[in-house]
Amino acid sequence: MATIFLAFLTFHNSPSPLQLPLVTSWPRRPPDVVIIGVKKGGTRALLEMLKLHPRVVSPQGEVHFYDKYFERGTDWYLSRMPSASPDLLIIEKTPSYFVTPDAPLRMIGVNPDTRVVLVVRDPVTRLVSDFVQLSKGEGDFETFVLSPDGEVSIDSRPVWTGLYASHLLKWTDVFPSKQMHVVNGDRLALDPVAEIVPLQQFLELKPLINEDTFYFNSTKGFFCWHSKYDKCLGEGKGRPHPEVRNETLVKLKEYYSEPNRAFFRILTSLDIYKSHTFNWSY
Ligand SMILES: Nc1ncnc2c1ncn2[C@@H]1O[C@H](COP(=O)(O)OS(=O)(=O)O)[C@@H](OP(=O)(O)O)[C@H]1O
Repeated sequence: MATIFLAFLTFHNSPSPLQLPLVTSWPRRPPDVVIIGVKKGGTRALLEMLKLHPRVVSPQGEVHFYDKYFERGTDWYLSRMPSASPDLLIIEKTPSYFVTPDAPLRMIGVNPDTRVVLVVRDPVTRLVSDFVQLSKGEGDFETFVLSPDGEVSIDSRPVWTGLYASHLLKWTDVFPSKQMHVVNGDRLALDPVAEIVPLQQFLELKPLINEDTFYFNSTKGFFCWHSKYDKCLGEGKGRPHPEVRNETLVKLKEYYSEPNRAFFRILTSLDIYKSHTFNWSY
């Protein structure tokens, strides 16, 4: 209580030159919003864009509490959070939460009011992006995604990460749909405002991030933004994708076609995706 009062004083009274500023901090709390994935969906871009809003703060890096470090306990998790006044939104992003079956129940147990944001991308493009990151320029895509008999390798984690419907069901079983929001990662890359405006609405943030925020950087090949300084994401984002053999693409599109339809049916039935349809071929 005393901490809250001190923090209140600090926040509302700007110190006169003769007063020493009160050095205090807000009690740590779990994030208000978690970007749960999907890996390579555009999670970093989404978080960095949201952080342009004056009401958004985030912890350093990816915290990995609900997948890797859950046994470290809630106090450890809270210690990773920034000290933030209650009017700020703390947003954490760890893309592997989406595919961690225990994550939804763990998360709702820590903060039942968590708002969950999922950014998805065409699963075939996502898979190529995952390959580019994991292979570090070595090996070929076909060996990465196909088994020796030439079929799509269902045991491969990067392949099953793209089975969005089965992962999403674990979340919709636990979280009320009014606490969930889905972002189209393909569109986020091409037209960030189209995705950020409805997201700000979902998060009850004033629409301060808008078309004036972004500019297209043709060297980077992506939208960047004006903040204190011009900002683009680093080298790790937007790496060139390799040419994929047409027959492999056909196999992958076929493989994902029914799971994609199932995913879209869930979104429609729960009304958690407000934008127009995904432009994935299925
Ligand atoms: N504005 C902007 N700048 C750079 N990159 C952008 C942007 N918007 C979306 N993207 C896409 O984000 C993809 C990486 O996704 P993630 O950040 O989720 O990757 S990770 O899971 O955290 O490794 C990354 O995938 P790759 O292009 O395959 O690298 C980008 O396509």
